[in-house]
Amino acid sequence: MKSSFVVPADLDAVQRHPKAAKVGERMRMHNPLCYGCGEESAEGLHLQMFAGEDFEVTATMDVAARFEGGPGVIHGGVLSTAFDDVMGMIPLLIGPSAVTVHLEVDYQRPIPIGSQLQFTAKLLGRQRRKIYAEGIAHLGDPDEPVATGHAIFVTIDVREHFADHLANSRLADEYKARMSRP
Ligand SMILES: CCCCCCCCCC(=O)SCCNC(=O)CCNC(=O)[C@H](O)C(C)(C)COP(=O)(O)OP(=O)(O)OC[C@H]1O[C@@H](n2cnc3c(N)ncnc32)[C@H](O)[C@@H]1OP(=O)(O)O
Repeated sequence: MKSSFVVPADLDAVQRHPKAAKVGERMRMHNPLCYGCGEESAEGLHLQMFAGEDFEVTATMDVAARFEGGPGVIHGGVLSTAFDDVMGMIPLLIGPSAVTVHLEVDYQRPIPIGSQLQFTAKLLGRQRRKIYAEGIAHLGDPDEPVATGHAIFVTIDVREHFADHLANSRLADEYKARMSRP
């Protein structure tokens, strides 16, 4: 499906999941091998995510030398990966697992290698399985964003969605065992 980012007017009511991370708590990794937030992803972004008030997530990321695109600045694709993962934490505050179906990034300022990027993402609304999110990235002053992201996530049945792909994971055995538990 090809789509553009438009938040519908007729949104569903949402509640924070009672087991969601508390305000200020580090959000647990959904997969230690995740290229965005996984601690076991050697080349990954190593994003650190924290639950905020209501349906907000904050995150930090050190802009390492391996993320260079143009000379001395971050690669645009790396930044879009970061937005995908940071905004992808929003559904976990509501409850269901969800995957990205649409992602947009507006690049507003160059982001230097060696800087620390900070992200703030928030829920814009939910309609049935679709969860709409917005995020900004900044270098210390949230009123001076260096980039803005928008994304749509669609809720999934995790076991069904990943069933045919578990064997590709370096943690295949662990995931197969986990997914086969009732
Ligand atoms: C698991 C925990 C993850 C934690 C965070 C991770 C952060 C990183 C997230 C990622 O990077 S995920 C990796 C990239 N994404 C994918 O691989 C997803 C690939 N897409 C799919 O597998 C299917 O499109 C999907 C299972 C998500 C949906 O297919 P379905 O057949 O189940 O649903 P359907 O196509 O009927 O769409 C459900 C709703 O979403 C809407 N939709 C689907 N694609 C859309 C799109 N591109 N734009 C807007 N809306 C879209 C669709 O119109 C419909 O809306 P309604 O409820 O109003 O009818």
